[in-house]
Amino acid sequence: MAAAAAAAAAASSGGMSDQLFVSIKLECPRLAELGLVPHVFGSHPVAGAWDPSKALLMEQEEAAVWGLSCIVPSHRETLDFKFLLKPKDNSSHCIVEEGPDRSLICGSNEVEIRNALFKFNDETGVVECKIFMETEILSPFDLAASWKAHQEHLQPRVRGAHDVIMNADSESRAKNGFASGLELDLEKYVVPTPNMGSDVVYAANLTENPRSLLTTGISSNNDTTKGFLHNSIKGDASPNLYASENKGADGRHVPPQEEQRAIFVDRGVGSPEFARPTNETISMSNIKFDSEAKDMPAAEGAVAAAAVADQMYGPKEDRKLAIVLVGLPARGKTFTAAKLTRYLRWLGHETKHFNVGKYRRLKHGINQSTSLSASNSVEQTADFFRGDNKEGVEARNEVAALAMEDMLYWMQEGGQVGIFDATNSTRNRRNMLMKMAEGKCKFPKLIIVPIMNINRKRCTYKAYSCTVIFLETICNDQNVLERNMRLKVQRSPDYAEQTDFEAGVRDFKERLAYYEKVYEPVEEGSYVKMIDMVSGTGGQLQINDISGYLPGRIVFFLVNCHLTPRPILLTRHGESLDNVRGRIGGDSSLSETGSLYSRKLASFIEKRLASERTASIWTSTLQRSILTAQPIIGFPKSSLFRLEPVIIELERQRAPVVVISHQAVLRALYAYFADKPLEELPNIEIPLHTIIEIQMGVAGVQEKRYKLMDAVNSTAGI
Ligand SMILES: Nc1ncnc2c1ncn2[C@@H]1O[C@H](COP(=O)(O)OP(=O)(O)O)[C@@H](O)[C@H]1O
Ligand SMILES: O=P(O)(O)OC[C@H]1O[C@@](CO)(OP(=O)(O)O)[C@@H](O)[C@@H]1O
Repeated sequence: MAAAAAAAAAASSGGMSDQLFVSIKLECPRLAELGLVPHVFGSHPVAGAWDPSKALLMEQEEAAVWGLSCIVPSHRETLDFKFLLKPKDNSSHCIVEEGPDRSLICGSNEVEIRNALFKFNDETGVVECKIFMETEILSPFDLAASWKAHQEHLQPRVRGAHDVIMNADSESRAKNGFASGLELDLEKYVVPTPNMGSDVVYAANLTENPRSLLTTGISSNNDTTKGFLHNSIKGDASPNLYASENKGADGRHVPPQEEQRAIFVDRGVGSPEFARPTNETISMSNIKFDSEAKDMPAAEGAVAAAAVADQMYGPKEDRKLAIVLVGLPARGKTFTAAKLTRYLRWLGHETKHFNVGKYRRLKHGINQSTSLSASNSVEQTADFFRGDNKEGVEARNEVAALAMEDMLYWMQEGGQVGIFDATNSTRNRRNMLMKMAEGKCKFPKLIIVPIMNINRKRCTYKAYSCTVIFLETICNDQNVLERNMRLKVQRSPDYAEQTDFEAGVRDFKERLAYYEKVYEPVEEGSYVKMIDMVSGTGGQLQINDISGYLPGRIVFFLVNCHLTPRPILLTRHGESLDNVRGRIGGDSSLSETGSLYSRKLASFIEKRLASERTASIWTSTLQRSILTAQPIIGFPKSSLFRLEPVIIELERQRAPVVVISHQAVLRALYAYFADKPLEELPNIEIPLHTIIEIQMGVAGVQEKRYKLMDAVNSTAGI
């Protein structure tokens, strides 16, 4: 440990007695073949007091790597030790390494690192093992956190925490300030998040504002609904704010020139080869993403920058895509639609999410158990959704047609992918949508008369080709459904005024039962069925008549999505020597401040992920990221992926992931999670020495930030 960093660590512990954390790794591809397991034994009683039968077992971390970590108190002068090998099936026999004892001098991180040589008297000859050792002086605080994790998860051992404490008696623990009651206080590092909040927003609220209803002024007189919608317009990050749009001669919105063309960004992945399967069933287990692929180019920063530059190339194809969601309520349609929207936007495809519920709420008010006062509103208890409620069915078809009309018009203006989110649970409804998309639909009188203004009547649709794909979400898992229904009642504006939660749940269940009576699963056209994707049994994706580059990518994305909650931690590398010199790029190593950050990061990750069974650490191939990851122990590390597969892979992972990389790359990843438009990407600040925690789970995406160090320049370039 560099002197300044050691001093800083000592200062941070308030001068209390520090401990030496030692991590030992042994690498040898031959051991597994020979059926041998490495151990450590040494002078301290915990290490067997030179008794080979009491040697400490090293844990296998990878095929050819074994590890052991320990805490040595600073008052212990030296600790002598050696490696020995024992056959897997015969622990009484052992081969001790050649050469003198190894010494660990406490209070210093100077350790002799030489390869371990084991001599065999048979044809095996000499087996040589590489030894790696890392040491770190830990403050009592760090140790307390680690000890707590160790205590809570004693069997099995916590990965990332130390395996052995050389004098773990309660007296010395108390003396060093790590009583088991001490709380881990990561919260003290939390700083505000500039973009996403830590609360999840109900996904439907972030969908497109009902343009046709807002421009014609026809909506429910229900104040709550208006308030809700207008608030969401004000606070909506979406660029689709009609109030401030330019109007053409026909009164329609005239988009600025740039908006008229779809923006495509290819981040360097080739088009997946997608055959044209008919009624093909792909089970999740058959579709695999190769997480081991490591043949990625090194210039990941350039890839991210290129994502922005690519926008200048303009559209590569002019085919519009309408993704029409299908499914009973509470099947994750809005959730999936929002996620897909975010992904496609991130890829550079102009995408909008139209939620019919939002239209319905604006036109007819929110769900209430009492009659609404609005003249044109329909009471919306569960009864409103009955399949034989003619008035309800018409009202729902009407708002669905309006939303579809808005979506198609937006496509005509230049939009590329429209995601149409409603139950669309009957064939009749889907036929209506298909006809509209094909430009063949004669709008029912019902819609034209009260809604269309004079300008709209004059409007004609320009012909363009639009592919419709139905995306049906099916869920048969009663536990998942029960949770989903309760989430809906908690979050949906339909129940915002319902004070009795259980009454809300009953009403929603009744609504669902009405839908079930008339529900007709998709059997027509091009479709993707997501079946039980969140049930824990793996799920299935069924596809029919899907072809083309973008639909192929969508399928690939969907097959990798799941709802297992897990954090994704994004951080830049520690400050590099080039950062200090003000140089951008290069491959310099870390400054002293940067290596202090790397140790703090390791300690943070150890605490943050203490209860996780596993996690993975991803770094770039540049040494500043690899060095930043170096002090992190106990979790597998891998370097460099291309950016677009990283998103898919981040979605696919069920365990936590820590990404240590460069500003440009993190900007691009962060833009995905925060749903930031690509043009804002160069301005997203990813400060040094700060961890951005993205929490993925059943409710969506949340963000939390931790700043581990204060007194350093946090704006240095990549
Ligand atoms: N494929 C899926 N199957 C089942 N549940 C899902 C799926 N995807 C997401 N969910 C869960 O369903 C909850 C409710 O989803 P939501 O999108 O509001 O339902 P819907 O739009 O179908 O009424 C989400 O908060 C999420 O936790
Ligand atoms: O008209 P259909 O196709 O049923 O779909 C729209 C309806 O979907 C519903 C069904 O519950 O879901 P949501 O609001 O959750 O998006 C209603 O709000 C909305 O009116």
